[in-house]
Order: sequence, then structure tokens, then C-alpha cells
Amino acid sequence: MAPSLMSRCMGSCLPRVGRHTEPGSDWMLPAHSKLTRGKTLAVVVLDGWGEQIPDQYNAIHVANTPTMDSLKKGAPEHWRSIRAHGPAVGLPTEEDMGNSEVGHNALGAGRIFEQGAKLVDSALATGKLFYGAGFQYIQECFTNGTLHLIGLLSDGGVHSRYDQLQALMKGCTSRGAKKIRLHILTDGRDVLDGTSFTFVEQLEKDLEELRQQGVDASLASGGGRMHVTMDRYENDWNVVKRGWDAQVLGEAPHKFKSGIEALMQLKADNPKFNDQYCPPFVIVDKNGKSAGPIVDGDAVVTFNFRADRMIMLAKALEYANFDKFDRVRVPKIHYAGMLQYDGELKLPSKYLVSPPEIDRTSGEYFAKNRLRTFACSETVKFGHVTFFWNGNRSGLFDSKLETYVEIQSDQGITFNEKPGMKALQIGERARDAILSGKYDQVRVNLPNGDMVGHTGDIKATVVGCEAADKAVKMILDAVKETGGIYLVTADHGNAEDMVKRNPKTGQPLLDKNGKIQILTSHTCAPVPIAIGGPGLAPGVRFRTDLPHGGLANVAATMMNLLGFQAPSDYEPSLIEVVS
Ligand SMILES: O=C(O)[C@H](O)COP(=O)(O)O
Ligand SMILES: [Mn+2]
Ligand SMILES: [Mn+2]
Repeated sequence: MAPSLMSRCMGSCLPRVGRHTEPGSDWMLPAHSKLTRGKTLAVVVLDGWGEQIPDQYNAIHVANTPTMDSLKKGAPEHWRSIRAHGPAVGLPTEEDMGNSEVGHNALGAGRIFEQGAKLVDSALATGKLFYGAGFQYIQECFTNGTLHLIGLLSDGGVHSRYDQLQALMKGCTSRGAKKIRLHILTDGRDVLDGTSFTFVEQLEKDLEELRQQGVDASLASGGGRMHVTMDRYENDWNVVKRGWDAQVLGEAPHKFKSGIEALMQLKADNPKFNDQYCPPFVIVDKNGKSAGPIVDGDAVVTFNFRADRMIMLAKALEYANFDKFDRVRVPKIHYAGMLQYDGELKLPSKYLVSPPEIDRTSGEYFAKNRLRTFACSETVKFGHVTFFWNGNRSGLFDSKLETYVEIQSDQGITFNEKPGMKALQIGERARDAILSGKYDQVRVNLPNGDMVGHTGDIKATVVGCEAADKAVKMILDAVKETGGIYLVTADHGNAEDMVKRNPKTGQPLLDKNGKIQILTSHTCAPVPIAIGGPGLAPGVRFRTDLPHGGLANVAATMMNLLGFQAPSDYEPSLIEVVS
């Protein structure tokens, strides 16, 4: 140990826990030279809570949020905003809005990793995607079988991108695929509601082009992403079953001759129709025979790069012992994911592009340094503060040190129906964990801004934000009572902007009927970060020399607040200690 460091640590500092040398070679984090251990750190992630123009379309501004307001107004040296979109979280461009996967990855891992969207872009650009073991595996079925492509039809860039699907279709047909069937999930969540028509039209054109080249290419089934297939964290297996029935068995309550006919008819039948909740349908020929059930000898690719909402289908497609619903018929197929979605479960076992290797996350460091962690959210966000936070890794690092609590989310509703969601229960569980004194870190995700924001219902989103604010208060009160420290931040924007705006004037854009266009998606807005609590050492403040700080700077900040230095290759901490 350097003499200067030793003298600083004599007396008041706790013993130095260890030393980090080469990345990965030593898990022990050195003690911080000025900040001591022993305080509970509460980490609150407000999902979908950005900083934006304070007008009537900013649900957070409209909402009564005294706790979050006081953090912002209270102490300028303890509040700032940080980047949560684009390259700051490993996405291809500044136009890419943030999302929970990349946001929580960056928060937990403390470094910026090239994310799925970018990795697929380069694997397609270099052609590497078509030379790997995953592609060879599906290619084996091209001569005698059908290639099924299942995924989100959108250019949201959160779970998938249409240009990648186009490149995949082209690449597959030029490498021998003779018969292709598309199983689409309509979006309206990462892109404007109603755009499914445009995407389906484009897809029909692209399929027609393939047919001109002699490929038997057509749409086989469809459904809205939130109602069909794309559930997550096992909240509701019925969603995946609906997809299975349409995609694999070729059965659905609605049958149409084309995708456009399907959308037009379903919309005409139901004035409340929206892209996210489109019912499942199959495409049939004139005899009513479905265009593309999945059968023995076929190849299947799930073309979403993002993990959370594909894992359940991946399990249904890959696991021999699967008991979540009756699959009725389990075809012998060659299945590959666009990426491997779960590194711990190695699921799916075959994939086209290697996922980012997110290693040495803060969670793993904490476990190795014997810190005790409590993490909690409700089902729809549970994996965010655990799986995503830990670098897309399921499970605990150390069951003796970590407690992960999942509160069951409401099922089968859109969250504007119950916008408070489980925020108060999450707040209570976190409060109890803090008061118990058993944990060094208590981490939660409060989902309201995001989950209600995605419904496009402004009034309900306001109510949701108020509930989240109450939960923050509960947690901050417990921090106060126990002399702890808090760090409150968010993973990306959503509720702070509920309308599509003219980029030049900032005014809401109108649709062809003169109605304001509602924005259901995330945004590119920065997010707030606030620190405080009685345990925060005097002199701790946000540095002013990191104006472009982003989510990846938070992990080192947490380590400092817990009394440790961060690993040298982590993005720098946002705080400094002045005397
Ligand atoms: O999956 C979703 O719900 C949206 O596409 C993205 O939202 P999230 O990134 O906040 O989960
Ligand atoms: Mn999120
Ligand atoms: Mn979201």
C-alpha cells in the first residue's frame, strides 16, 4: 500500500478490504480514501422518468411529486441529470432512445458495452452472422424445411429493427432458404400506435420481391406484442400460449388472407383496437388452411435481439421438459435466437450473434466483497433490477448475501387501469429491508412512469407518477431514520413526454384527423440523479467536470457511496469529496 494512502486510512477508516489489480484478477475492492463503509445505500430506479419541457404533456410535471421535486430543488450539488440514450448506453446512434435493458445493464455494470442492436448491425454488415454455427444450424433445414422468422415488426430499435429483418431475409434466401414464413408481432409501444399498417405494407412488398425471385415467402401469423408472445419474467404464460397456437399450431380465433386484411378487419371490428394488443391471427389459403404452422424439419429464428420478452418463447421452443402450458404438438426444429438471451441458462443454445459479454458487474463485486443486497420490484420489472442489472444473468451471485423479492404484477390488464401498480408495496418492502439493518444495498425499480407511460394515457400516467413519488418518500424516510444514504435515478425517459413533437418547435404534432399524436414510446431525454441522506458524508457532491456523465457512471458512484473505490476500468464516479 502506498504510504500516503496508509496514513489517510489509519485510525478512522475501516480496514482495507483488498486491492483490485488487473481487471477480473482480483475481486476485492479497495477502500475509498475518504468515504467509509457501514451505511445502507438505497438505490431507486424510477423506470421511464426523464427530464423534459415542463408542459401539460409532461406527466411527471403535471403530477404532484413533492418528494422528487424536493430532491431537485433542495441541493444543487446533490442533483443533476445524466445521459440515458444512444451511445451513452451502447446503442448505435444519438437518435436511439434508451430502454430498460441497456439502461439497467449500464447502471449495474458501470461500463458501456456495445448492445444487441449494434452487434447485430455489425454482424450483418460484415456478413459474420451468416458464417457462424448458429446460422449453419438453421441452414441445415433450408433444403427440405421452411424457415420461420418470429419477432417484433418495428423499427423501434429496442427489441428489433425492421432493416435487420430485411437483411436477414435477404441473407437467408441468397444462402438457400426456399420457403419463408413470417410470424409478426405488431408494436405500437416503441413506435407510434397505428404504424403496424405501414410495417405490414412494407413487409408484404418485401415478401413479394422474394416471391419474384422464386422464394415461397409469405406472412403466416400475427398478433400484438403485449397480447401475443412478448410477455416477460413469466408474468402471464397465456400470452406466450396465444403465440404458440398461432405460430406453431397454425390456430387462432381470427383467420385472414393477408396481413393488411387482418389489421383492417380487426380495427373495424373493435374501435379500441391498438397495435400493442392486436388479437392473434393466422393467414390462411382459400381452403382455410393455415399458411405456416411450424412442423418437423423446419428452422425457426426469433429475430428480436433483446432478451426479456423472447426468453419465454425460447423456453417453449427449446425445452424438452416444459410444463407452462400444453404445447399440444412439439415439432422437431432447428431453433436459433438472434442473440443468446440468457447467458446463465445458455438459452437459446443456438444463436446468430454473440451477446455483449457483460462481466464483472457491480452486483458481482458486491457479493465478492461480502456486501448484502436486497433487490425488489414487481414482476414486469423484476428482471430489470436483477437480470439486466447483473448483465443479463439470471439467478443470484450468492444466496447468503442477496435477497431478491418479486411482487406479483397484475395480469391481463393494461396498466392505465391500475396506474398505481405495486409501487407502494415495493416501497414498503424496501422500507422494511432498510429498517431491518440487514443490507448494505437496497435496490428497487419503480415501474409506473414507464409501464403506464407506454399506454399513452396521460391522466393515468400522472396518477402512476404520483404513486412512484410516494414510494420514493417511503424509502427516503427509512433512509433518514436509519442514517443511510440514497441514490435516486431513472433508466430512460418515457412519462416526461407523452406526445410526438415537431422537432423544431417542440409543439405536439397532429395526426390526419387533427388529433394530437400520443407518444407511447421512450424518449432520448436525460434522467435525474439525486444523492443524499444523513449518512452522506459532508463534502460529497457531484463533480462538475463530467458534463456528459451517463448511466454507466452510476456503478462507480454507488461503490464510492458504499465506501469503496471502483475498479479502474469502470466509468468514473459522478461524485467527489471536498473538504
Ligand atoms: O418491452 C417494453 O415494454 C418496451 O419495448 C420497452 O420498455 P422497457 O425498456 O422500459 O422495458
Ligand atoms: Mn425502463
Ligand atoms: Mn418501457
